[in-house]
Amino acid sequence: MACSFAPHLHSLPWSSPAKPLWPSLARPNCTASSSSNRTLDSLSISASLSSASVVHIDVETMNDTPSTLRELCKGHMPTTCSSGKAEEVGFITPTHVQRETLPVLFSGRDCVVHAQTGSGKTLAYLLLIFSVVNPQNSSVRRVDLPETTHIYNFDIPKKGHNRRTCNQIK
Ligand SMILES: Nc1ncnc2c1ncn2[C@@H]1O[C@H](COP(=O)(O)OP(=O)(O)OP(=O)(O)O)[C@@H](O)[C@H]1O
Repeated sequence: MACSFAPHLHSLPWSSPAKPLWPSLARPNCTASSSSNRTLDSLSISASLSSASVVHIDVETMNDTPSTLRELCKGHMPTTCSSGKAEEVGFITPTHVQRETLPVLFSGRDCVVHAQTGSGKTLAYLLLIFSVVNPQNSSVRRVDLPETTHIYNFDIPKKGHNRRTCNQIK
């Protein structure tokens, strides 16, 4: 697949906000994009390491990308948020968008994904969120992932309550 950078997607203007809202996630930028008039399989990824330098990642060279979500997430998920939960609800094979973006996200780069509706962007960024939640310290008790909606329900209990994290994916 040829990798072509969407000309209208440039490096994010990191002048705003002045400080990252979530410092632990302050990372160089990455832009993944696909033209909306292409097919689901048509995705290009560009990562900009600073506002001045742009690195293009040719997805054709990513031949060793794991073929299952479980393999893709291996080593990145807390045990309480195992990819087995995702498999239980039928998320076994990653979509093309997930296959291309998750390695970039897990590598620590910010990522803007521009791809067709229904291509699996939401699960990609939710899996990244799950990967950075610390079940030992977090007060997040549960993250619900309704299968087809766009509602992400972070059920945050009062301090001292049950601290299990990401242990339910509905
Ligand atoms: N790996 C997967 N395997 C099976 N089904 C999946 C997978 N990833 C996502 N889905 C399902 O595909 C549908 C579309 O996914 P999702 O909502 O994540 O797409 P999206 O790109 O975020 O769409 P939109 O642009 O409309 O927000 C949902 O019903 C979701 O549950």
